[in-house]
Amino acid sequence: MAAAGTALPVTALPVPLSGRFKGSFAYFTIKDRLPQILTRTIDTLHRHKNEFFEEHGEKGVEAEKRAISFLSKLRNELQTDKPVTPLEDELPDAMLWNQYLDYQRNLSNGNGGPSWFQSPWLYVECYMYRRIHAALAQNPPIDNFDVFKEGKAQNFFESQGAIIALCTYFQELLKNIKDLDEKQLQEEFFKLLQVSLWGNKCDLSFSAGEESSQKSSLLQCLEDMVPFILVNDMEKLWSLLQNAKNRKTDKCKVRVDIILDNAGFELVSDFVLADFLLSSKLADEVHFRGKSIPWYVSDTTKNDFNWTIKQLQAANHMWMSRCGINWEGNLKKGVWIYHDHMFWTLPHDFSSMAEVAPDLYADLQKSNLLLFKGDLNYRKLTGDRKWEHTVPFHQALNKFHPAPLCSLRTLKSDTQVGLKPGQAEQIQASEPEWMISGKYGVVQFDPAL
Ligand SMILES: O=P(O)(O)OC[C@@]1(O)O[C@H](CO)[C@@H](O)[C@@H]1O
Ligand SMILES: [Mn+2]
Repeated sequence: MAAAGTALPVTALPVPLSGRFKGSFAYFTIKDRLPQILTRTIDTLHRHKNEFFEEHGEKGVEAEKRAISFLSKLRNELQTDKPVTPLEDELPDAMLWNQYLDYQRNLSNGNGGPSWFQSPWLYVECYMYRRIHAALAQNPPIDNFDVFKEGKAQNFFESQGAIIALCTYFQELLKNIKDLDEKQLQEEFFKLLQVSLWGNKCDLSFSAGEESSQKSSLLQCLEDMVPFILVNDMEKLWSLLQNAKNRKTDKCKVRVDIILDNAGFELVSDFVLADFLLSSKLADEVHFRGKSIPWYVSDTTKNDFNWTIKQLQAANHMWMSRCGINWEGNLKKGVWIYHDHMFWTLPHDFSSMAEVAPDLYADLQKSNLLLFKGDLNYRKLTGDRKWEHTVPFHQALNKFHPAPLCSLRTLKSDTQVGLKPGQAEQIQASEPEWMISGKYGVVQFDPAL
């Protein structure tokens, strides 16, 4: 990995969202939601005290106390708008984080340096999750404990009904997928894309860790929800995949990458979409990109990825378990590949990927289509800035064009580009919360030309 991006054309870009804009969503997130998440994290550690003792004896309890005091200090720094401090751990990404802090310090040009409310929201929010990770990682023997694991598992179990409905629907579909004509295949593709899109409503950092599971089967409501898709490029995705299939030779495989977001129902909906791509022969390989450390409460790590497939396999429901068995098989056959990379949990937006993580950028360039799931990925795609809503998506990507890409995102933070003139104003008039309610979504494509 190379040094943090210092050569960004900052002047041409709108300002980043930030807690310094009082009353903005960023401001309320930093003021209310982030401290709540820290408090819940501390509670979780408290609740596991006995478990730490049983597993590791006194050493486990001492480590828990140290982690809690580190987190309490962090919460205090945040709530009193203290300057952001360099990381003091020796984890592999610490140097990049500290270089990024220097970069932010240079940008603030002596205006007091970056602090929690004065810096870009994206930066300080990512920084909080990195410090939560440090609180555990620096404190063996509890260094592998994922404080968010319980919440992710709970989301999965509470979404059981919706998961069963989706797995059942999908296994029925597989039975006669070979007999479907192109139009019918396209319809099914659109359905499963939409399930994966609306699956993104269920994230846990948005609800500050409170339950956010998928209670009902989404499949029945898809049609009613179409008007809430503000940018709908599903047809473009279909054309791209059709063209790739038609041009395919034996040597060149069609590859789709899914840059994952949340574990729980959303992850299952991504698996179903990925299975459909293979079963319909629209793609030959699916690469999944997860987080290498616990992130934004509900984001998928390698453990969550494997755990979910194991849970499905072991489920007491025929179609759920069939899905789990097939998906494990896909991993074994090497047609599904899981990757993580440190870049996904750095504070950088994606426009600096080519510079900061050239290996990852080069790998993504080999894909036919990149599907970016969720709100945080959208923020990182567009740099989390105060864009005019009519600015083209391509422009907001700010030269991040490794391959054709598409964002599947429900709106949970106040940035949105690529809308038609007047579209934002019209929704704003009746629904001032449209950008943060999770009620609206986009399937927004960029061909990467
Ligand atoms: O990426 P996701 O899971 O869709 O959403 C993450 C999220 O809940 O976290 C931030 C709020 O703290 C917002 O960017 C967004 O609403
Ligand atoms: Mn998430």
